[in-house]
Amino acid sequence: MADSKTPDIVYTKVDEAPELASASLLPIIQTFAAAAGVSVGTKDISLAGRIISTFPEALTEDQRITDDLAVLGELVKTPEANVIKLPNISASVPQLVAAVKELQAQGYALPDYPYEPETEEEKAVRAKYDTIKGSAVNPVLREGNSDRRAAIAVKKYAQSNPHRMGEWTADSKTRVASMSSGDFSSNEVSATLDKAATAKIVLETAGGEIVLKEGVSYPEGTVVDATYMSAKALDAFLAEEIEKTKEEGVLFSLHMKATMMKVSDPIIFGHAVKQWLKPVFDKYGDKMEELGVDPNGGMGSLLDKVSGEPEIMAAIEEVREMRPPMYMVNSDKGITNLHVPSDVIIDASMPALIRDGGKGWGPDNKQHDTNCVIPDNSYAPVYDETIKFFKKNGKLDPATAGTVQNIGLMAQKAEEYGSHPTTFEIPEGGTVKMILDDGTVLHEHKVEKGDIWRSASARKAPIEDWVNLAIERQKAEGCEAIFWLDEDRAHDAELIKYVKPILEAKGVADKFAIMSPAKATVKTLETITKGENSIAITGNVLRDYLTDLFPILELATSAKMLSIVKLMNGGGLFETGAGGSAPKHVQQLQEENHLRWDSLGEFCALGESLKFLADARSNEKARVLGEGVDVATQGILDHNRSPSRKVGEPDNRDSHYWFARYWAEALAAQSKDTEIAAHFAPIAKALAEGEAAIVGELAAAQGSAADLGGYYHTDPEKTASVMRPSETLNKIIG
Ligand SMILES: NC(=O)C1=CN([C@@H]2O[C@H](COP(=O)(O)OP(=O)(O)OC[C@H]3O[C@@H](n4cnc5c(N)ncnc54)[C@H](OP(=O)(O)O)[C@@H]3O)[C@@H](O)[C@H]2O)C=CC1
Ligand SMILES: O=C(O)CCC(=O)C(=O)O
Ligand SMILES: [Mg+2]
Repeated sequence: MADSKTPDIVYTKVDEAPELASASLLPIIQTFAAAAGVSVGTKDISLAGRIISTFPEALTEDQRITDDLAVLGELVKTPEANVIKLPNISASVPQLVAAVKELQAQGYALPDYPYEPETEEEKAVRAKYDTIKGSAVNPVLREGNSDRRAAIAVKKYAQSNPHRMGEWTADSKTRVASMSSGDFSSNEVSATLDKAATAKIVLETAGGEIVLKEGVSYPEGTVVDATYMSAKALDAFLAEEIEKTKEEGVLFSLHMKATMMKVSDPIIFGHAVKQWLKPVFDKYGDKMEELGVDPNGGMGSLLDKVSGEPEIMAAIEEVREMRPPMYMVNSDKGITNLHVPSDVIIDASMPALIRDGGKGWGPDNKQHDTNCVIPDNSYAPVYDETIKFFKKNGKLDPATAGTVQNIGLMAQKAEEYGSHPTTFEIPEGGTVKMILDDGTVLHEHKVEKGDIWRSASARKAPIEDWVNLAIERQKAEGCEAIFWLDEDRAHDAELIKYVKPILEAKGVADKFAIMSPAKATVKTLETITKGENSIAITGNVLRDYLTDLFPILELATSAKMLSIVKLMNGGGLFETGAGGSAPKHVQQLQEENHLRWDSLGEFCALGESLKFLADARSNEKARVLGEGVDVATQGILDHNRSPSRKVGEPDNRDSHYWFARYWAEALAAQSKDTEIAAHFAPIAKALAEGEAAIVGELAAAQGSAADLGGYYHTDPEKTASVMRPSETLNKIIG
């Protein structure tokens, strides 16, 4: 049971742009929901909140806060759960360290992040910080599988207002490079457990056995994989691609998911930093280690650490001159792809590059063809095929393209995204064995020092739930539906053993195809090019990748997606959009007080959450409110009330005014509930009469720098005054 203090709807407190948007939108939601007796409260899952709640012993009584993530982690396992989840930061080490510094400066006596913990105390601090790092929130809350799609109104809007797409030409030199051997894809083995088991993972070396992990327990029917990436193969591949990029005269770029793959991918990123600066590491490696350089943290912190060493700085400059130009995150500020591991995140970065006709930004602040290096070949073929498709057929036309929905296997830390506790950088050569409690050696690999070994798993109940969710969705849509599974891949072959019998038992096998990700990509692109729709039924990683890729091509952004997590124990988790927390938007707000964040994802999630509440609690007033949200969202689209990108034009705050107004008007106009209609009629009237004043007050706020009192831990009052600058609107909302 949820505790008695849990509000009817939990709206998460997060970071960056969506949190700023909440400062304006949440008061509107709370006021409106109260009219249906629905309470909307917050739980703090922000990076700063997570840090503060993890170190109570270091803080004063009034600085301490509860561990809301733990509370939510329990709530999502109950049928009462109704959570609106906004995107939060999945912190890389540089982001975590920056957040700790900011909090320390605000008077929080937090321990420094120990880069190389030595004492027991430092190790304990580091272990605590490690729980906050990377994608530490989503896997806890996602106790269900994923259903992401564009609402019909949103798709129709995109078709009648198509966004600009970059041109694709047959002679584009943009391509995807990925490893042909020695990677996770080539080394994967997989097995389904016929009984519950507990495993230990050991490394047998010449000097004896090293226990990497013990007591990993799996229920019966779990699909357990193991694989590794060879460090030598990775280095050879990176060195070769750096050279090839130079010969081809394109930009070098590296795309990975250091946030969700928080153990493996920062290490791979570190290999890229070391290969890029190889001559420098060869000559000054020991000195740099003494200076505390951590290549996995990126070039930004590396440069900071060596800035007082003119010889090393000169060597770095020399290497830069012989390297190809690099793909830039911000060419004005000299921030490259290798600056921090969290700037270029594959799910968003690859689609944006593809939308722009295969062009990335170079150091000269111009767009160029790009070599997109994606070391592991498991999912790289999706981008490779997409790029080849557009080179051959030209860009997609958003005015006529059909849509791709996604049903993603996600629950209970499914697959690679749940693998960080069982991922290891191998300390010395030997054999890794995964041994079950009955003595069975489930998997084994010969490995060398530095290889990255990992085991991922997917449980039976979530797999079955996922297949059933796919069947329901296909029935509702009646369109093409493809399981993106490769019968020649070890893990996928095990999943197919679950999928086929369920489809057959339900008599729907003829409605579904099963295709490798490469083939499914081509088929799906052909389908949407014809204006037809497709459902991509995928594992967890492709859930993430495809729910940015197709929305970014079809709608320009994944922020407008409907993103529902049907919790396996009956509750509802409504994610807002399919994208992230848009750091660039915060920068713009701080510089010129314009927030271009689009809250359409929040609007879509709110409508679903209220209707879910109506069903779960038989609250018909909540249904009326939810239906009103749908009308308001339609109004935002019909009247082009979404935020503009440029200062001086309507922004996020204006869109919230219009949302409130359309919502109030819809509630006043409906006849299902006369009490609600009577309550909202004067509010609708006041909002309409106040239009000129409100729009004027919002416009007047823009143009100069805005002070939020922090970045990771903003000052609530300062934020409210920035985000709610219209006195007229504030009076009406109360
Ligand atoms: N569910 C979650 O909790 C997720 C969290 N993240 C986290 O978010 C952070 C940033 O990730 P990143 O990969 O850069 O992806 P983002 O989705 O935050 O940003 C990519 C770009 O997408 C556009 N965009 C995204 N959301 C909106 C919106 N609501 N309105 C308008 N435009 C939008 C912006 O483009 P433009 O700049 O052109 O306006 C933005 O710069 C990271 O810390 C990451 O870990 C990422 C994905 C999901
Ligand atoms: O949890 C994260 O770090 C990112 C999640 C994400 O990108 C997604 O779910 O689409
Ligand atoms: Mg994503």
